[in-house]
Amino acid sequence: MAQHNYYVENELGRLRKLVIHSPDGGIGKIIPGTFADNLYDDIVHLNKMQKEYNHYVKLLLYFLDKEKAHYINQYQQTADEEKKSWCYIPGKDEYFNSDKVLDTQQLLAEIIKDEKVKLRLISAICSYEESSYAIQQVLENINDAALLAKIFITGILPAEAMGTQEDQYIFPPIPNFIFTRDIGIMVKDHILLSRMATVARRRESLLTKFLSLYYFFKDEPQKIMEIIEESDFFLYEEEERKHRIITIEGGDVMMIHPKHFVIGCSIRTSSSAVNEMVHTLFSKPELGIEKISVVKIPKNRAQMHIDTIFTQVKRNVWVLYGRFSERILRAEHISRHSYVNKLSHNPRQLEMEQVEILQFQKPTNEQYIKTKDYSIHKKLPGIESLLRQISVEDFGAKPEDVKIIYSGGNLFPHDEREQWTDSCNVVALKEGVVIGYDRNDKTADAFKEAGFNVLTTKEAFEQFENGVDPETVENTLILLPSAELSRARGGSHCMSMPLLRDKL
Ligand SMILES: NC(=[NH2+])NCCC[C@H](N)C(=O)O
Repeated sequence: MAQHNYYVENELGRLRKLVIHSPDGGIGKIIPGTFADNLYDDIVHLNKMQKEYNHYVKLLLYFLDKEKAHYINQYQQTADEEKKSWCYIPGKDEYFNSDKVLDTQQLLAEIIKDEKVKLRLISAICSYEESSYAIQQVLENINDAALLAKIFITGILPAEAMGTQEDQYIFPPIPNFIFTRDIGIMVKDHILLSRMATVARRRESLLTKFLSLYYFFKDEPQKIMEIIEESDFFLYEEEERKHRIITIEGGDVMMIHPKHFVIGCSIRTSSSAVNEMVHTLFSKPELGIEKISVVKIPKNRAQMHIDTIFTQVKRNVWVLYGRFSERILRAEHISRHSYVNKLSHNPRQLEMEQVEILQFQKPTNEQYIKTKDYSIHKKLPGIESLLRQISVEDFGAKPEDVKIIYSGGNLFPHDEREQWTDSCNVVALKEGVVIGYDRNDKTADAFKEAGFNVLTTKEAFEQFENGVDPETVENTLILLPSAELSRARGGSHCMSMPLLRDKL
């Protein structure tokens, strides 16, 4: 069988290729008055954030492209102090430039070397951002692809490159582009494009569409799946449109098992979108998806996608935010909040009631021809039941071996505090080796209790530099420095869009 360039059918197989995006200058332009518009909750120190992110990049390189990690080490030994970080900056000659760890900025620069694509992308962005014709012309006259790619992302015409007195701001920043998980989802050898819920992220969707069309799937555009509203959508009244709108963000979509797909219905991924995804995925027999679980969560900022509530660590191990779990219903847990829980308006209880899990089984052809719908479904009692079912039924684990590690050890208030800083949002480099944030102490303790080693990136790098082969690392949580990174409200799962993973 031909080797796939891009293929993902689980969340755990050895990670071989992914898309990332290093924090860019746009993040440094957010002011408190625009927090809500930009989906940020704080002012982030950009320089420190980039340093933290570089740990992430280097760790990825050790696992995916070791030679490039060695290149970084060598480069930094000889580089002048102010140039030390240049090997991490896309567009610089010193950039590590890997074909396994791919930055969106580097890929954009690649596709716009084709003049036709460049002009198309400029006019698409300029019309979306309602720029003047003059700005469009300025962009058309820029021949440095790396510079232009950077401008598309940051929205800044840099003074030194443009020969002007000051930087000129031409588009708003897209400071959430570092969360590449959300921009699109590999479904085996297809890609499902996101349709971002908020204005702050729509340019990301546009850029991703171009990357899919002109880079990843330029020879097989039929593998790009796009789900949009019905053609008469705009004829409906506003209220009605709210029900029919299609929004999809990758943090809500998990290709968990070759036959089983999990979709979150959240503040970002609309119920119409979920509905359409179920139809689209079941109607493509080549995808081989037989079961789709829909996890409906409350529409909260704190848990904007399902991957802020749970992610998979091993076939039989998960990390989960306990407040949305079935356990919260257990008497001993509730007794901790005995006073408030007796009140019917207790917000925790309300939230719990909003968690709903429906599971759809692909109907046989005859069933479908008869009913034309996928309503043959069952309801699961809660998230733990779903995770256990996946471990046992899909992956063949023994029920007694399934382990759920809880955010903050499931102890209030650590559970909530650490969920906010993405304790449940880990990405697997391979089965059992996941990346977390160093500030989530109690969650790290819970991993230890579950039998995992816990290492900081610094410790991991020391080991790798002393000859330990990353290939031999097993059952380990590797912690990134995260004081600034976590303020953007996404963890390593959000910061990765896997393109190629091994089958399990
Ligand atoms: N997959 C995720 N959980 N992504 C997190 C995205 C965080 C980002 N600030 C936003 O609100 O959009």
